[in-house]
Amino acid sequence: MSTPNSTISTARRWWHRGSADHGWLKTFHTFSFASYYNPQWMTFGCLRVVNEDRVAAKTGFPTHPHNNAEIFSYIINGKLTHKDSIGNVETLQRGEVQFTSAGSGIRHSEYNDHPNDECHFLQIWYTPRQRNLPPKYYTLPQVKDEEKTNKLMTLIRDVDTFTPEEREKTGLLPVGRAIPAHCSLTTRTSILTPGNSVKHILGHESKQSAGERWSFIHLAMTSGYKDPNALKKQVQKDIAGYTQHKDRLEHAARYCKSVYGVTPNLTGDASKGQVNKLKATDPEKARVTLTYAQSRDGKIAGENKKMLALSNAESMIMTHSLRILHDGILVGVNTLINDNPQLNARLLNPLLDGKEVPLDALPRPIVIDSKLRTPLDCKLLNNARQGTGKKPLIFTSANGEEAKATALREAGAEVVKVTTDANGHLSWSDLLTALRQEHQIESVMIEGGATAIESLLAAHAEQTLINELIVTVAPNNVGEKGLSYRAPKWVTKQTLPKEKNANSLANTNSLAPLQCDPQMFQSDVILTWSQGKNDKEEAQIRIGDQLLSEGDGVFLRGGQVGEEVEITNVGDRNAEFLLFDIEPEEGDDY
Ligand SMILES: NC(=O)C1=CN([C@@H]2O[C@H](COP(=O)(O)OP(=O)(O)OC[C@H]3O[C@@H](n4cnc5c(N)ncnc54)[C@H](O)[C@@H]3O)[C@@H](O)[C@H]2O)C=CC1
Ligand SMILES: Nc1nc(O)c(N)c(N[C@@H]2O[C@H](COP(=O)(O)O)[C@@H](O)[C@H]2O)n1
Repeated sequence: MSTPNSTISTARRWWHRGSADHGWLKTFHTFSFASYYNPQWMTFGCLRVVNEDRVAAKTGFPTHPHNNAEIFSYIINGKLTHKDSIGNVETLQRGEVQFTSAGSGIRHSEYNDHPNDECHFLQIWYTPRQRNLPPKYYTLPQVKDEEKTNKLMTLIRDVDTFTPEEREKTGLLPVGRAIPAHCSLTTRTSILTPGNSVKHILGHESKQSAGERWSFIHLAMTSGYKDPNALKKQVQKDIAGYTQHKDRLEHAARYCKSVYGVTPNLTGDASKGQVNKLKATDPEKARVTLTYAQSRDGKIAGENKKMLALSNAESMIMTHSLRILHDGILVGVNTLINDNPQLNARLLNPLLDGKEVPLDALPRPIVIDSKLRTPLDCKLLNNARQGTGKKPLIFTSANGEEAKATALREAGAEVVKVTTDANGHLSWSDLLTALRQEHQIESVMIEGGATAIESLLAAHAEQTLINELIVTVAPNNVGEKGLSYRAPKWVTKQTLPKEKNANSLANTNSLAPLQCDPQMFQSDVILTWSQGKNDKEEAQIRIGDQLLSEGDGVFLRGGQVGEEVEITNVGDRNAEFLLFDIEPEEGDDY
């Protein structure tokens, strides 16, 4: 369990925060600050400011006043010189924390004296419960990365949890001593290495013994500055759409990279073995992307299962790009009979070098066909015979259908018998194992139809089988007669209008929404969920069902003192974060 059951989590995405680039200062604001004002984001309990700043060399914040705020700087990189009106002058570096309780009033400056390097730091403000306290200044001795690696280190806690002698000590604190703050808030930090987790107990080192406790976790942007304006421009272009085929290919490739960390081959010269394919993440089973297109009202086909062109031209190119990343592509036999699909990547042609997608890059078609109803003249078999598609693999439970199996084999298919349960359902787990172990399929893209989607999502509730779920949501409604599918709540709450959410499968085993960057393909929205273990160029952590990328934060409410919050590094890079554990105050409403 990574967050308490009662937890309500709200992500604060990096691109959605207030931000400014003043040249000398690049800054992000979690809450309203300076010229960024959004009444939705004002405070979280006594947490008032969470800014992530990069100050250029030889610049800084000139002397300015503060009062009735507790302010601290957590240095990530570079150096920052602090000077104040109570006589403190100090240059801070990575691993150091400086805390000012401004009380009745101080003036200070923060300056980056370095000739070349920028200073990257987090600046946090709390609102103290008492006003006009005497101003105080504290510094933590430098903490080496190792001391907070894969464990939580408390930096700051409520002054009421300190002894009277400890409260008197200001300036440089003894090693291991946290800083006292005049609010019921504990601040902790950690650097998580890939694959590792830490658990925080709500109310840790606080005076609060029972009741609700909030927390906010912010993942620092340690892999470099992410430019929100560049992203905004990109999203505007993505929404406007691309007219050139080359631009559409590149957009699709960017999307694939953002999901898998792998770019599909967009030239035709990659020979066998050089084609970029997704590797299995489990030694036993094929890796799975479940993907389909639906209307806004949750339909994947029209009346009488009529195939509909739901995706627009650009998201279709994205779908074909996904196809060439996978070794196999699977559909249920009704889809085959109904749509007579080719399941190839023809929409990518011509590729960037003018060539066509080579046969080696195409996924192998896989059909689940319990009663061997695959038509002998379907396009999949025709393509295989003509050498423009790979040999289809048909999984069946049909008994006594030897003549049909032989005919299909003669028509160019490989027919494999599998066992099914009393309802005629095959085991997805066994199928994925067979694909990996017996057919060298490391990755499979499952497109539908409704029966296949529903049964796979239901099986995933019991055992993690799906690595990525990618749903293209078209902006139109199909109406009640269209073909729908049932899905668990973690899917329907994002794919269906609110009033239709009720019709969802129970599901305990979810994937995390991968919504770190908005993905628009003109008028289509692409929703992506992932196990999150992808080769990303930045750190990623998972907290409950939230996946955070660098610069993102998550607000958690509804947990109780003593309950556990687990933070897991699901990426390939070290993840450095701050955690704020807060007592909600009377009347706090968020
Ligand atoms: N919008 C989209 O992205 C897509 C839409 N579709 C639509 O879906 C419709 C077809 O959907 P359905 O009728 O639900 O059929 P389906 O395509 O899921 O095929 C059902 C058949 O596949 C086999 N099958 C599927 N799951 C099985 C399981 N777990 N165990 C054993 N056998 C299994 C059985 O033979 C079953 O009769 C078509 O209208 C098609 O256009 C299909 C794929 C994608
Ligand atoms: N991504 C997507 N968007 C739509 O609007 C669709 N109708 C589908 N359908 C799937 O694609 C198959 C057709 O494939 P080919 O074009 O013949 O290669 C169809 O059978 C569905 O699986 N997908």
